[in-house]
Amino acid sequence: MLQITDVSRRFGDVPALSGVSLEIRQGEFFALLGPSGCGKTTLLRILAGFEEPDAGTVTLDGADLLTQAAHRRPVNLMFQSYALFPHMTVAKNVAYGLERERLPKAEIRERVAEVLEKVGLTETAGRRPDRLSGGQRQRVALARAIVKRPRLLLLDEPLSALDKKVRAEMQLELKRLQHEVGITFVVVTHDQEEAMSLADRIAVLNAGRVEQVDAPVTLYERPATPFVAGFVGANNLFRGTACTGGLSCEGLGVLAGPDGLEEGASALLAVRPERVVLAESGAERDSAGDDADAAEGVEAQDGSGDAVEAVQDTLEGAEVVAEGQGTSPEANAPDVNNAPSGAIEGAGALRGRVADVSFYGGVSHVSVLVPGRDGVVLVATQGATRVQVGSSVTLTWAAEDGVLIPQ
Ligand SMILES: Nc1ncnc2c1ncn2[C@@H]1O[C@H](COP(=O)(O)OP(=O)(O)OP(=O)(O)O)[C@@H](O)[C@H]1O
Repeated sequence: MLQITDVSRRFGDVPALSGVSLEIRQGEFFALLGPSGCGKTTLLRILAGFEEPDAGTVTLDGADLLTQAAHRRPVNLMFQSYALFPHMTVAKNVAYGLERERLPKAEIRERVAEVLEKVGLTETAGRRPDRLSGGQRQRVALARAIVKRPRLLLLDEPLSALDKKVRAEMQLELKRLQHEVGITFVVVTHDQEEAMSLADRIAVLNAGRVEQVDAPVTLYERPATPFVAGFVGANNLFRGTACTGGLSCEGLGVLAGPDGLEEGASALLAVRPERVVLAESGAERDSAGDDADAAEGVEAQDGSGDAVEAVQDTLEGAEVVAEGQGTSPEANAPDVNNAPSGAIEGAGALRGRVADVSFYGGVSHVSVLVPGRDGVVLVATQGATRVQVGSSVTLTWAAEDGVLIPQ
């Protein structure tokens, strides 16, 4: 196990790392995720032995790592640039580290052949790096890093040099390989998708501090801090104070969220775009009057009960956009810009007007302008949506789909 305890490092006035503590398990695929400048690389360099912390300890399986010279550590670092020797063949590049250790030639040959097979490069053993694709070069760098059988492999933005398709392939490859060789991998990345898809657990770093350490799904669904909620995935974030039923938000009323925080506590409500249910008010209007009636209907029905259900009942006949029922929005849309607020009183729901619709293959993103809120509310629906820009819509979500984060 890799144990990092209270590690700090300053560069002049800049605290690159402030009291970082992490426990990384043997054989784990661990990601350090954070924006540029948050200290990821500094931590990686400390683990590799290229940098010394001002304070703190690092042990690997109980042994102090910091007192060992870089080249003596059972740790290998795979550089972002791969740093391959251009004049050497693939096999020579991979053998280099073992030759420096003066291992017997036969053993070197055997280990190089074994690792080249693992990364699928047996056929290209005799080629120089400039005759390889980006993905193949990455495999050589990986082969070179694992051939020395380190206990810990550090990877600095390992896939950033690859194009999207190759990157997806290499993600799978990296996971397979890590599983096969059983080495602990610590990957540094600013790309949350990469961290999510690769890692067993992720530490989110912000300004030299660890904000949260969790499995990808937990991190995504239950962000523990405002920073994580904003950084991981596209969350809809609402600021306000905790109250019964969720969050009391100025200009928007009470928004559905879980209980749990002290009443009146300053909080952030995070709602994932795919959790927001979007219904076209226009369709509802066709069957039950205009948009204002819809809001009033909700109030009349249920001012205090299950708000989401109330709105959904009221909107019976309206279609959830994911199911693809279009209407003629322009004709029916109320003038949202002139409405005092996008809140539907007592319903925990919002109404607004569609500002943008983008289709991304498997999902559509609908941006909704809600009066009383700065910026849009983002809604993600499966497949293509038929809702149109300008449509008047109602947005709801279940209380348990919101995450209330103290501020
Ligand atoms: N050798 C150095 N001298 C001075 N400041 C440094 C040095 N190395 C890092 N820093 C500063 O420390 C902070 C953390 O840097 P670090 O490279 O660890 O961040 P990072 O999260 O890896 O960023 P990036 O993703 O851009 O590489 C930054 O503000 C950086 O400017």
